[in-house]
Amino acid sequence: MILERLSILDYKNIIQADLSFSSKLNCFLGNNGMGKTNLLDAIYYLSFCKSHNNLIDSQNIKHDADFALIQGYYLENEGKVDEFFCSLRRRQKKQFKYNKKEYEKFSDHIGRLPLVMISPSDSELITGGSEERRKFMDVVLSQFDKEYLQSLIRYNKALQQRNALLKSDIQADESLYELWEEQLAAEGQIIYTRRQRFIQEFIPTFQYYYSFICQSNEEVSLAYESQLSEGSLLGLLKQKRERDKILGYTTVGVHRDDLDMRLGEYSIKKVGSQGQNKTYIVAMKLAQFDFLQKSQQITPILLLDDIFDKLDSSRVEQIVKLVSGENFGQIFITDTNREHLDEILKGINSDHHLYEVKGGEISRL
Ligand SMILES: Nc1ncnc2c1ncn2[C@@H]1O[C@H](COP(=O)(O)OP(=O)(O)OP(=O)(O)O)[C@@H](O)[C@H]1O
Repeated sequence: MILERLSILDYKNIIQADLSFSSKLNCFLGNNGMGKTNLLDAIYYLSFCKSHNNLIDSQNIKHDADFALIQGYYLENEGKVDEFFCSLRRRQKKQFKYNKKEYEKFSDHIGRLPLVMISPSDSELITGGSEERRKFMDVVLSQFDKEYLQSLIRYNKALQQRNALLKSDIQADESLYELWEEQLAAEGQIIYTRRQRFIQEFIPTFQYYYSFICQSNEEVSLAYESQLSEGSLLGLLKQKRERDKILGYTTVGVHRDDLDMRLGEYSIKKVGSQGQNKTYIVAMKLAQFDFLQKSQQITPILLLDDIFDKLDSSRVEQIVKLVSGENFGQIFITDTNREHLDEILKGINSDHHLYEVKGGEISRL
């Protein structure tokens, strides 16, 4: 998957940009707050129909503008170029088009333009609550598994309905609980099985990348934790129903799943240094890349937003070695430091473009 051309109008601080990209490496250089992340975010938007930091859409439109446009031309397999177009308007539903035809549901688009982004906010995977780690699994799985995405949507709807009953002042009929619990159990089982299978396949690749980057004998592990491993969700929901009524929310289900992330035998959240945490995240994201590529037979686009901060030069060198290899396709990198980028470019023989980002304007160097 190659993004050949990108046009942006009034997306965050980018007033206007018309860019043609290298099919391998595109570097964006600029000081803090200049718009480098915003540019990557526009590319992210075309893959996920939403911003990476999940802002509400009106916040993605330039402050004094009425609408924002993002348009991308992608070279898919067999030399076919497809156009993807997105327009955001204040107080209106956004439009998303594929070759000029509007999507009925945004979920139909997810997975068409596979992409992995590594950004500073990923540190939340370690430091944040369990919802961050579930989101990680959901983003990976939903990109290639439509059934998973549909199950997740139905599960969340059923969960909302059960929670509404639990919170209601009027005592609901028990048969209504049964209805939503059966749906939660059916969809929850699908989600549980696929998350479990995914993590099992994911672990060896993740560990391989971690060791490759750190070049020492630091050991890392990752384990999927779910209440469903204790028994059927239907049984658990019934068992906890009275307690849930007191609390006013559903205390069992795949919406409570987590990942146990370890460095040696300890939780990485407690013992990891900044560089070790970063290495852990980068290894997870590269394994995500690998997994997507194998499942879809398409090489995803890779966005690296300021990822070299906090890493020692040997780890940076190893990451550059990895991503410049043949397994990886088109890459977009941002950095504040020209020397840093020059160092990266030195290790790369293939075609590359270097851009400067200044006050939301992007120019080729
Ligand atoms: N809707 C918007 N309208 C106008 N400007 C915006 C909007 N949203 C964000 N910005 C501006 O975009 C700038 C941030 O840009 P961005 O995050 O892309 O910076 P960056 O170049 O990646 O910086 P850093 O190196 O610090 O990560 C901020 O100055 C912010 O005020």
